[in-house]
Amino acid sequence: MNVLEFDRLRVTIGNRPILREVTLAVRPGEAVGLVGESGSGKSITVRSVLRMLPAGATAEGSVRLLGAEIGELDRAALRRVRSHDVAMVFQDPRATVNPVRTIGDFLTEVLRDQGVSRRDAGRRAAGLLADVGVDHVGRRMRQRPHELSGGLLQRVVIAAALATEPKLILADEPTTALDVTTQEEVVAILGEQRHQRNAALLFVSHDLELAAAVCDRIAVMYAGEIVEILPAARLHEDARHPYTRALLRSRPGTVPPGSRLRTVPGIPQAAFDAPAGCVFADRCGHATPHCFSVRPEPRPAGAGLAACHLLGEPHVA
Ligand SMILES: Nc1ncnc2c1ncn2[C@@H]1O[C@H](COP(=O)(O)OP(=O)(O)OP(=O)(O)O)[C@@H](O)[C@H]1O
Repeated sequence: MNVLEFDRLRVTIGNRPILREVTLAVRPGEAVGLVGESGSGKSITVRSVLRMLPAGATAEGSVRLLGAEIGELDRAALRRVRSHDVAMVFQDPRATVNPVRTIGDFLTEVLRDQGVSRRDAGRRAAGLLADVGVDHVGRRMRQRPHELSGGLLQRVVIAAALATEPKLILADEPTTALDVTTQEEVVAILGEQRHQRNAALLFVSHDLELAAAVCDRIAVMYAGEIVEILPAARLHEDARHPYTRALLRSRPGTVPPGSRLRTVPGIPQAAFDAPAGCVFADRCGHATPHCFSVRPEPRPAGAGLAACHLLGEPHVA
C-alpha cells in the first residue's frame, strides 16, 4: 500500500482553479521531490494532505493517506494523523519552535505527547539532537531558539519530526531561508535520517538539483499540474518535458563560467491563467495549436511519465 496517493486532486479558491489535476503516489520509505516555480501549487498540494487548505478552498478528487481518504476522517482521526503518522517541516523553523521555551523542553514535550516517560524523554531528546548533527547537545538543550542559528534550529525541528516516528514527513521548502552550504547539510541530514527510519518524504522545493540530491523520484509541477515524474538519478538524462528541460538549463551550475545564464522564457503562470490545453503552452518554444486546446495526458517518457503532446518529436525530446 502506498503511504500517500493523490488521485486527480483539484483545488479551487473562490472560483479560481489552484490545482488543476494532481495524481501522484508516494511509496513506503520513498522520497519524492515536488519541484516547480513559485505559485505552481506545491504548498497547496502538501497542505491538502493534512486538510490545511486556506479558508474558502474546496478540494475534489482523492487524497489517501495510509489507505484512508483524508476528506472522510473525523476530527479525532485527523488529530491522530497530524500528531503520529505525518510530521511537517516548514520553511521557517522560528515559526515552529516556541520562542520562550528551551530546546530541551520543546523536544521532550513532543516525546511526552508520544507516550514516552518523563525519565526517558530527556535522554531520547538528546539522542535525536545528536542524530541530526547538533553539537554540544547538553548545552543546546538548555538554550532558547534565539540563541541558535537558522540551520541549527531547523535541525531541531527535524529532530522533533523524527521523534514522532512518522510514516511520512512533509517538508515544504525546509532550507530556503538558509545559506547554500547550510542548506545542503540540512537536506543531507533530513535525507539520511528519514532513510534510516524508513519514513517516506514529500520534499517541496523550487530547486531541482537540491530535490534530486535527497529524493528517489522527482515530480515537476507547473500551473497546478504535475507535468513530469521521473527517477531523480535519471534527471539529466531522462527529462523529456520542455518545462523540466528549461528548468535544468536555468541552473547556474549547468552553464560554463562566463556564458549567459538562460532562464525559462516568460513568467510563471498560476493554474487560473493557464491555457485550456497544455498548461505550459504559452511559454513553450515548440507549442502547436493542438497544445493550446487539448490537455495532454501523462504518458511514458524516458524512465518516467510526461504530459506533453510533442514527446518523440526530434526537436523537443
Ligand atoms: N490563501 C490563498 N488565497 C488565495 N490564493 C492562494 C492562497 N494560497 C495560495 N494561493 C494561490 O494558489 C496558487 C498556488 O500557491 P502555492 O503556495 O501552492 O504555490 P507554491 O508552488 O508553493 O509557490 P511558492 O514556492 O511561492 O510557495 C498561487 O497562485 C497562489 O497565489
